[in-house]
Amino acid sequence: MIKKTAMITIAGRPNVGKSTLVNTLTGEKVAIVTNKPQTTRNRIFAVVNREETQFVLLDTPGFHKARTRLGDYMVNIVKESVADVDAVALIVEPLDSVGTQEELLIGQIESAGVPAVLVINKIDTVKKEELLRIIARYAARFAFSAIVPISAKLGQGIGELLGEFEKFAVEGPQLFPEDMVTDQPEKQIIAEIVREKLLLGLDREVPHGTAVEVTKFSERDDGIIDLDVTIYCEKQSHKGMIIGKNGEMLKRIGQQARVDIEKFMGGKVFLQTWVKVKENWRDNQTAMRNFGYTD
Ligand SMILES: Nc1nc2c(ncn2[C@@H]2O[C@H](COP(=O)(O)OP(=O)(O)OP(=O)(O)O)[C@@H](O)[C@H]2O)c(=O)[nH]1
Repeated sequence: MIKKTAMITIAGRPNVGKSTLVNTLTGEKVAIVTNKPQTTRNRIFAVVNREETQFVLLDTPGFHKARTRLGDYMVNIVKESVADVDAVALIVEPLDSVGTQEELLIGQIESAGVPAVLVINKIDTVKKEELLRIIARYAARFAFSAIVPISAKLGQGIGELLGEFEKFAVEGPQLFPEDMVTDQPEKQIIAEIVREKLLLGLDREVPHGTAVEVTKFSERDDGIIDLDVTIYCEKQSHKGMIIGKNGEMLKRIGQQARVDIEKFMGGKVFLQTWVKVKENWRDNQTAMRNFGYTD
């Protein structure tokens, strides 16, 4: 029986492994993971139930300087997410100095007055002595409630981390049903899976200007799900790259996405993909609203 809840914001600069951590914690693919920064655009609630506690995790977009309207939107979400939670988990890389973006996030944590746990990720890449130096460096900068070294990828330190989160749990009713791992609508997750495959398959310049919309979602009597997915890009030349020679790139992206979508939906999926050019959509508020990036 769930008796307590803990709302935790997962913050950190792009690429530190926030999405990997959320996925490791939930054991499900709710947040997308790639090796490229600024993958996560929307806040994703992930829900982890352990014994009597329900952990609700907010996965924020990577913190960075806003350059486009979409960038502004992402930075605002980070600011909001830090203010109204039981605690913040600041995820950092095992580097020997506190970076500018970490300084900014610590500043926001200080002004919001929320407790924070420092999570040093990717400890599989450093030696113990280095780790001790990094811990000392951060401990001198801010009074973190705890400092937990982990490897999100290898699943190390995860139990200890949940143990620390547990300390912020407050008595209260369960916020989400126990079988629910995310509050994101299915369509959104499907679109994010397709975007993940674009990011993995293409040079970084192209996918960062793409948006994905599920334009058809219907279920046949025999349970097969029909999906039409439209990929929007900013330039005609990008459209060519996404489609690829003889349509091979698009075919590969579609195949890889279908495998993950079938896993997520738990059934057979028939996926059709389309590519359209929509110039400068990232600076166009109407287009952004259509893609689900709303305040
Ligand atoms: N060696 C190592 N690599 C990791 C670990 N955790 C994550 N990574 C890698 O770091 C890269 C970034 O991971 P993500 O989870 O996408 O990072 P993120 O912070 O969510 O990135 P944004 O969504 O851009 O903010 C990926 O290539 C991961 O495989 C870890 O514990 N060890």
